[in-house]
Amino acid sequence: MMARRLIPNLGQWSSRIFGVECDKKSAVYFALRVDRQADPRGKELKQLFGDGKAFSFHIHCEDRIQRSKIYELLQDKVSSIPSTDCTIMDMSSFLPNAKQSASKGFLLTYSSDSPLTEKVIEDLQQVEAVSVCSYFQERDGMWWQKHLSQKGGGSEICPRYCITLTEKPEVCPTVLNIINNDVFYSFEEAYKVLVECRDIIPESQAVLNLVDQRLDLTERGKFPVIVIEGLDATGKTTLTESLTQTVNGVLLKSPPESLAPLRKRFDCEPPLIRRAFYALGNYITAGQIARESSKAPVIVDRYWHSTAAYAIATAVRGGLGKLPAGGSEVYRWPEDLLRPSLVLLLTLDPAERQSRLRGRGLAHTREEAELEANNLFRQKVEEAYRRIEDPACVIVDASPSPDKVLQQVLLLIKNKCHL
Ligand SMILES: Nc1ncnc2c1ncn2[C@@H]1O[C@H](COP(=O)(O)OP(=O)(O)O)[C@@H](O)[C@H]1O
Ligand SMILES: Nc1ccn([C@H]2C[C@H](O)[C@@H](COP(=O)(O)OP(=O)(O)O)O2)c(=O)n1
Repeated sequence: MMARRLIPNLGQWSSRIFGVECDKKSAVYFALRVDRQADPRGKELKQLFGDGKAFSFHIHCEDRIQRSKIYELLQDKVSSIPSTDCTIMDMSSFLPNAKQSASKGFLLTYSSDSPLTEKVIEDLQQVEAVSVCSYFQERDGMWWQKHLSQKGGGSEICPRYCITLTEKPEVCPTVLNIINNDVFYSFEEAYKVLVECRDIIPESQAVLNLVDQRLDLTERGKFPVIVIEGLDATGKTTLTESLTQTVNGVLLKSPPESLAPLRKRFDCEPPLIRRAFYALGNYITAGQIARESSKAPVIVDRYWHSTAAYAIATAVRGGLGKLPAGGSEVYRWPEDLLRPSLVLLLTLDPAERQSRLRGRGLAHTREEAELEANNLFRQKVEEAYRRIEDPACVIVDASPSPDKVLQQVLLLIKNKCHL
């Protein structure tokens, strides 16, 4: 069995790893973003763990549906502590280079007395599937980790382990976390998630029934298939409607109408379940695209680019720099999903988009509301859109008038699809 690692959410992979070999079967590792030769006794670990107390929490649970639910509980618990009382960082536990092994967690540090923080740490030690570890520095400068167990109600201290510098894994853990947790690269992987959560979410069966009836086609017909992507209020609805009329085409969207009544239900689930729902929506739409594109041009309002870009931007905390680098396997198109002829990304100046949002005055999804509050998130979604490959999207300036945008898009379609 390979070693289990616990590290902060890193994004682009340029860090050093510190770790502890607990025993032959398991180990916990930490990574730090440092440029020079790292010294386990040096400042780097001090930076990570701080001057006060440091604890990590991660989930050890085989069932990934349970794991995603427990992660939400863990997240709620740690975020209930005021930010003035402690510092919280993302950490992931994973088996080096093993794709399904990643599990998200947190590192919590605090220096002055905080009864609230201590209460949360104590409570989390009682949660069976949560592993709690604490970290401390000895007089010789070395850092140690100890596991706190829940046995007997109190905190029994397991043997302690020294933290040392270790090799970096081949695959960036953020990427490991995203694959098949946030973004699915085959029908089967997304389907399995909904099968696994039938017991806790009965509506999953309705989705599976609809998906079972889908047309399993990956080849498009002889007419072009144009996907229109972009953030909310960039003008997708306006453009897709006028474009469909102009080219005498068929308008489709993802998720398809058949999933609309179920969408709200899945929007409040953890990413694993929610993203699997949207992934399956793309496969239903793909069947419709295949059928319709044998008869007329097809215009699609959102498709796989949206599913992947929002999922990646949510999964990666922090700034743009934390996104997996361009060319990473997280941006690859699923082999078994019908490819469109052209994907156009409508882009808009943030101020203009705000003004269109206000003008429209419609309710937004939770995520769209987050986009308003979080400029960084908006940038990450757009950047993820731009990094998706094969097909990559063509950027369209959506700021001119609706008619000018339409003319610009018609020209692009004429050049790229010979329509
Ligand atoms: N090119 C444009 N110029 C100015 N306003 C636009 C343009 N395209 C759309 N709008 C307006 O912006 C708002 C959002 O457009 P909409 O097509 O609903 O975007 P989306 O489908 O991407 O959310 C609507 O009120 C729409 O009338
Ligand atoms: N094909 C799709 C379409 C939407 N999504 C997700 C991504 C975001 O969380 C929301 C955005 O959808 P929303 O309905 O707000 O977008 P529009 O109103 O169509 O602009 O849905 C997806 O994952 N895959």
